[in-house]
Amino acid sequence: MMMMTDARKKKPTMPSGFQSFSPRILPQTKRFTRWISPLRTSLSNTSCFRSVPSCSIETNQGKILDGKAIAKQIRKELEEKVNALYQYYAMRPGLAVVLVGNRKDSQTYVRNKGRFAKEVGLESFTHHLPESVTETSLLEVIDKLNEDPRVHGILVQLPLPGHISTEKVLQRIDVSKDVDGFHAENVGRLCTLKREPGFIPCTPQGCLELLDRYNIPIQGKHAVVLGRSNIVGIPTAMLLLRRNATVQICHSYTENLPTEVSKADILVAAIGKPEWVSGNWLKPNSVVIDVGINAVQDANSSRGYRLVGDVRWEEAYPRVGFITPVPGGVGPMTIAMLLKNTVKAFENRIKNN
Ligand SMILES: Nc1nc(=O)c2c([nH]1)NC[C@@H]1CN(c3ccc(C(=O)N[C@@H](CCC(=O)O)C(=O)O)cc3)C=[N+]21
Repeated sequence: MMMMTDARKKKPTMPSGFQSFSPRILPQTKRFTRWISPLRTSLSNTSCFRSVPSCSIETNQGKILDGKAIAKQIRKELEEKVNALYQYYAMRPGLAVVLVGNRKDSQTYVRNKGRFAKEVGLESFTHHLPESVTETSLLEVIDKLNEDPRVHGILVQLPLPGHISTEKVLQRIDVSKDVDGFHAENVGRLCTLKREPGFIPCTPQGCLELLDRYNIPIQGKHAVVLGRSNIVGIPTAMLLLRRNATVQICHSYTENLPTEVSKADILVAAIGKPEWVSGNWLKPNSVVIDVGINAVQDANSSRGYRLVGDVRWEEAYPRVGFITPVPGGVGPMTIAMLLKNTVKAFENRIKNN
């Protein structure tokens, strides 16, 4: 609340769009003091995390890293920023999402992205192309979006159908609109230390943001990343490395996986295999970020399936210091970071004009 009052006071002289958003250290509130104690207890025995993780917004208590609640908070912060930018520039950041084909999961994600974009006051443009679209036509759509001044961020939903070169498509997106951070220039920036990163991929950025919002220390910790995808594993490892963690990437050829996992103070599971990681592999009191969002059949669910992570929740929860749930963990953070990147793209455009 204090932060909000401050921001309002400064508004007449400078739109809050120019101030860095994302206050890391939030003012103490009554709510904060009321429930910090369980966190303090849960981590005081944690040898590898000496400083006390905390978070001052209303989140699930205990050991859960509540991505859903943090993402909501971030959207609120973005909404305030977008409103301030609109007051000043009479323009809104625009996000274009390109969807090819009819994959059910992709359609759901794209719908959510559009819904949340509108919620924070962004312009949202969705281009739904048939599965049979040619690579040339898709590239033409991207060229148009690259030139469209209302569009500040472009996301091409992956995976693309097999007849289209993902690489060609991603490289065609204007680097300044590449809010997914998949263009080679943005990848190169992220992977070169001491170079300012451009756009950081949304899921990895969401994982780090979650750790930061709970004040979980990263420097010097042993971080194990399970999975080496270009979208999650590699960029997450790079982000952790940039924050001075000791980083280890494990993959399908890794020998003695349980032993490797047991070294992790911070484990990021991004292998996309339902409930692959057993609880007894985990270092006691470690922090687990479960990126997996796997649909498994469930006759008791109205959808016919339920979502599970890469980690066996029931076994892991009693053992860990902190863990992200699935759903409600990394997923909502991914979308929040997409919105954040789009606002950043808009601000960059303004600065460079
Ligand atoms: N160019 C591109 N960029 C992406 O960022 C991208 C992509 N392609 N292709 C697919 C993956 C997947 N992804 C998700 C985002 C949010 C949730 C999410 O919010 N999940 C909810 C549950 C949603 C539900 O109930 O179905 C949750 O975890 O709580 C999930 C998955 C982004 N992806």
